[in-house]
Amino acid sequence: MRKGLLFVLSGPSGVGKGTVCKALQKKTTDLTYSVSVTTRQPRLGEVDGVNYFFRSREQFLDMIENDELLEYAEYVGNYYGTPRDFVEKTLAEGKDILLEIEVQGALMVKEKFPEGIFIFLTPPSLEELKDRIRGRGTENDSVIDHRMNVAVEEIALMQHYDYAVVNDEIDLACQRIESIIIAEHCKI
Ligand SMILES: Nc1nc2c(ncn2[C@@H]2O[C@H](COP(=O)(O)OP(=O)(O)O)[C@@H](O)[C@H]2O)c(=O)[nH]1
Ligand SMILES: Nc1ncnc2c1ncn2[C@@H]1O[C@H](COP(=O)(O)OP(=O)(O)O)[C@@H](O)[C@H]1O
Repeated sequence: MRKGLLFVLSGPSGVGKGTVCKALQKKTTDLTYSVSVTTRQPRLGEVDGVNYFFRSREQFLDMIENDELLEYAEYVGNYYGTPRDFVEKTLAEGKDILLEIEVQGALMVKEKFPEGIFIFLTPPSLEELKDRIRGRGTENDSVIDHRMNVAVEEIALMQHYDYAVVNDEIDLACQRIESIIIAEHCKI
């Protein structure tokens, strides 16, 4: 059986990765989403096992030690990582999987899965990005400033990706990603 395709979606905090993934999930049923492990606190409404697997730092370090993570990164004071087993099983079943992860982790995946398809979601502008993070109301000003500094560094690494998708409007961004998925399936 043909293996599934591995898609990696990255982009700065607040660009709309979560929003675009949710919209995409409603439209395409044949894409599986990886649920990451994190040491950050759950936000209001986030559910363990759905949005993330919320774990302690000790538990996370154990997972690294036991080689349970395909990749991981420390981002603004917390750890985030992708459970390896789920990704490998999904691909072996011939299903496509999408990882929504930050840039350091994405580059780690690229080393292990060079055949992966790497998509970078960009904001229309840095001002719009800051407005979106602020508008979401989930981070205080010092975290927002930290995330903006990280965003500038992340955008500089866009050259390592296969595709850049501007998230100006959610529907348009989704259409662009769907077109990439279709095109990748047509590759010889
Ligand atoms: N490397 C890596 N990054 C992740 C993973 N899961 C989430 N992230 C990224 O971690 C960053 C922070 O995520 P989060 O705290 O949920 O904030 P938000 O994405 O800005 O809403 C985002 O850039 C996510 O894409 C993962 O498993 N590995
Ligand atoms: N295309 C868009 N136009 C306007 N606002 C958007 C767009 N995409 C996302 N947003 C808003 O920006 C904020 C950050 O989006 P989110 O999906 O949480 O970003 P990320 O997961 O990349 O951190 C949310 O309030 C969301 O509603």
